[in-house]
Amino acid sequence: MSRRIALVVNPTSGRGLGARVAPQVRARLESAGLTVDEYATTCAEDVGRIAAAVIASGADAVALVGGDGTIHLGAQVLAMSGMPFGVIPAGTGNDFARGIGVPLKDPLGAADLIVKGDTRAVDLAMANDRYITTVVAGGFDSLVNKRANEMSWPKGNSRYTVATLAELRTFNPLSYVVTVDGEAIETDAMLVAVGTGPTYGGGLQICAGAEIDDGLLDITIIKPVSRLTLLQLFPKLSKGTHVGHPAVHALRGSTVRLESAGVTAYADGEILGPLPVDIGIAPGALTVFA
Ligand SMILES: Nc1ncnc2c1ncn2[C@@H]1O[C@H](COP(=O)(O)OP(=O)(O)OP(=O)(O)O)[C@@H](O)[C@H]1O
Repeated sequence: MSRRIALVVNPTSGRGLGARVAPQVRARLESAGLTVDEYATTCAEDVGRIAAAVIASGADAVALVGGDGTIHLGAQVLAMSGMPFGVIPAGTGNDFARGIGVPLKDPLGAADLIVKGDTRAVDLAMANDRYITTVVAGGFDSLVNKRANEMSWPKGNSRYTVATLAELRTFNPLSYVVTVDGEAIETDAMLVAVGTGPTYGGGLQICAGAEIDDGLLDITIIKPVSRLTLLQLFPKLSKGTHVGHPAVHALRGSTVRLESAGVTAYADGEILGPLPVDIGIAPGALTVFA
């Protein structure tokens, strides 16, 4: 009997890329002998609603066509379900796909991973009763994220660069209490990021070296630096060469409490809520094709 897979498409992801790649992906899956039930989402709520219906339907697997926002919505329902989950990257950031090693600019290559059928279990962070698939941003990076989300131009990843430059003009370091596994660190910092995977913002390796299945959270604290130094650090984040910089402190743990007055945390590129936020880990919560 052929495998039955639900293809859940956010047609708006990547400014219409989701809608464009879906027919090719469907054709690829069908030509490999899979039976495909396709669903297009019409709003954010549809992603979870459809994923829940798919699980209840007894389908063999689900694939989401979309970006990190879509994956975040789907993960709320797919986590702990045991249902194998494929990602067809179609967003602007695609950091979850990057973290699990799915090809980013090759939707048919991503579909082939689903056809092949190899799965692995990956960790998710948890905060505010939500599963998080990439990184929690709390500081300068939250402001960049907010600004980038509000921008209509430029279209791709360079939005984050433009937003960074704009926020840098007025940003001052923040006072934090970061409590890792019960040990409180009081520090001033530009940002504190906590993730299961290594990247956010479309490939910035803010938690460089994070392993998606080690059962631990990776925490990065960027200590106060001049605006010029922060500007110089950002291109290094893309390459991961910031590791070892004296302003960059990396830790690992299972629980993290982030406190800083007046800061709103972002997770998977969406608003998580005002700090303080308690972050935990759900080891192996999501089964992915990779
Ligand atoms: N039809 C729709 N279905 C699902 N989500 C939608 C829809 N229309 C708008 N959205 C919004 O799109 C967001 C998800 O977009 P997604 O993250 O997949 O793409 P992106 O923003 O282009 O990429 P990235 O997050 O990787 O930068 C959701 O948070 C949701 O609010």
